[in-house]
Amino acid sequence: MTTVTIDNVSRWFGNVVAVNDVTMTIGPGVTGLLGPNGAGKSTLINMMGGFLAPSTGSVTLDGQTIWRNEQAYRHIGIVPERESMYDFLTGAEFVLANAELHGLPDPGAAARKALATVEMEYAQGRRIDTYSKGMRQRVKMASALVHEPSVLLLDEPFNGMDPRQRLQLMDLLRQMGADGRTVLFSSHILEEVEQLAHHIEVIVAGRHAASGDFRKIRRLMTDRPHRYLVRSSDDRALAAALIADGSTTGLELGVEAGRSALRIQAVDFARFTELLPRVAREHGIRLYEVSPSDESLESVFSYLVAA
Ligand SMILES: Nc1ncnc2c1ncn2[C@@H]1O[C@H](COP(=O)(O)OP(=O)(O)OP(=O)(O)O)[C@@H](O)[C@H]1O
Repeated sequence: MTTVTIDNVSRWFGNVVAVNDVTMTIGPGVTGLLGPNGAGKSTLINMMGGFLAPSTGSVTLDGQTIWRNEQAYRHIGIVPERESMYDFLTGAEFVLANAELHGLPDPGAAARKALATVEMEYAQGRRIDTYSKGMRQRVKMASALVHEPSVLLLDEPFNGMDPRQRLQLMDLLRQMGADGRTVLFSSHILEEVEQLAHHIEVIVAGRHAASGDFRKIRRLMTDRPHRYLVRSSDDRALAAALIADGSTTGLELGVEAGRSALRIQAVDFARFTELLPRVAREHGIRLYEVSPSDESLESVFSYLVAA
């Protein structure tokens, strides 16, 4: 069982709509769920993992409803974002407890295998409250893997990891994807998703914004209009020279923080970044400042939603 289908799903908490009419299908391989903080990623993952019921719509695994369906739970492993664990247990005890909860025939062997998979055997006898964040993450991962699920869901798994731990986890997830499992992880960092996911789903403000491979998503993000604030030795002359070129649409001369400035909207990002210094040079204009004025992640994502 490997395909999770989210069909017209919404989930609200009181009057907060966390997920708004989302439809997507997650199949074998590694998928990245990308979106800014508060976008609804955890809510979606929790619905896929059977922790939460959708308010409307359906979340299914190979056609079977996931919510309150033990049969489906046997095939799903979930690594939640939250940090609280049973800190008084050792890593080995924590993973074993989960193996027993699943009713596995040989919980001890399953726990040892899962701890070996995440390379935590060396610290399995220590209490969890002595672990670093990366070690806790790996023990959570072992506990999610103990019943060898075909679907693995991870909520912001790279948070707080050092670069080496990050690479290790990436290798492990890649391997699982290559073995034909369905691996879905959430992140708010495009580069992280790019390195790992063969497929990306973007969610913004509870809504499904885009879907595709990272080249497509990257292109959607860089092809949007970019806004810049420019200060130069002669803003008026610079504006006149730029108007002649089609890669800028909006040009506005004004005063910003008490000094004159030029606001520019560029439609062709690559062309504009090459054009601006060239035009300035050709007209003997000095550039004092070029700063993007809408580079926040939220604005990039909002653009995708509006597109
Ligand atoms: N149990 C809850 N009760 C009330 N509101 C909630 C609850 N869970 C989530 N929300 C709200 O739903 C929205 C989506 O939250 P969610 O945690 O799913 O987003 P996220 O993309 O995972 O963000 P983050 O990366 O910050 O965890 C937010 O506005 C959040 O405050």
